Amino acid sequence: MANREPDVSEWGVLTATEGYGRPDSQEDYEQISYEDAMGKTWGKNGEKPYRHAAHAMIYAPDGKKLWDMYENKAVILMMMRFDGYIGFPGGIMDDGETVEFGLNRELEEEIGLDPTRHSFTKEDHVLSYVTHNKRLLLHFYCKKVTLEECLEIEKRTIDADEYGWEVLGPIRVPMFTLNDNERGLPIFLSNKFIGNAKEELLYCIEKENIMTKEEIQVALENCEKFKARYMR
Ligand SMILES: O=c1[nH]cnc2c1ncn2[C@H]1C[C@H](O)[C@@H](COP(=O)(O)OP(=O)(O)O)O1
Repeated sequence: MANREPDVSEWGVLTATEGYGRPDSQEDYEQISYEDAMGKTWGKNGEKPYRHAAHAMIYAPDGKKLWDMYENKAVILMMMRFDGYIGFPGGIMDDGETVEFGLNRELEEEIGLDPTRHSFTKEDHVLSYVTHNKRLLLHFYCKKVTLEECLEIEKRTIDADEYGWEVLGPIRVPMFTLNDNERGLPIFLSNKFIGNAKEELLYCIEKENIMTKEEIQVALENCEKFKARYMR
């Protein structure tokens, strides 16, 4: 039987939000300042208002050598989402919440982050985007923690409320590349990422001096070569 588009009434509790997770393209995302995102009402009177969503990258410098050969530059935490995409923890703000309050709430629900120990503030803000197609304002945050803290945060994920539900598991980004130039980070980058999560990841890898712009470019080129050969 051919796939058919479900009627809006068939989405149940997802009716209001499922459209945000539909496939899109990078052209849909316009980078804007935090002040622009927060400082005005987006959307015209009478139209569905723009919603704010925030996601966060937690990482620690690593340096561990795999098989005594490949240095893992950092432990970077991402997650497998319920929809099959890879993304960062976070979510849509509830009405009346500030973005940072909502982000901390989402992180507690999704990965069990203890807000008394690791709370995100405006100081951790990195990027904001608007996507007019989805009427979403997206905010991205990044926090560096110690390796010990990072491993503890990762372990807590499986006790979080959303584990096994919206979050199907924590994922570490392989921050090394094997001698074939494709296994490791390049193949990881060929996965499907939600929204602009891949661009956010690469932006922070460079900004936090985990890899240089040139090293990231090489990984992306090797990813494209891999996709051209094996993914049709
Ligand atoms: O990691 C991300 N980076 C950028 N945009 C993202 C990321 N994860 C999700 N999104 C976009 C696309 C989503 O549909 C919306 C809402 O986020 P989501 O985490 O799915 O929201 P809820 O947990 O359902 O509140 O943001």
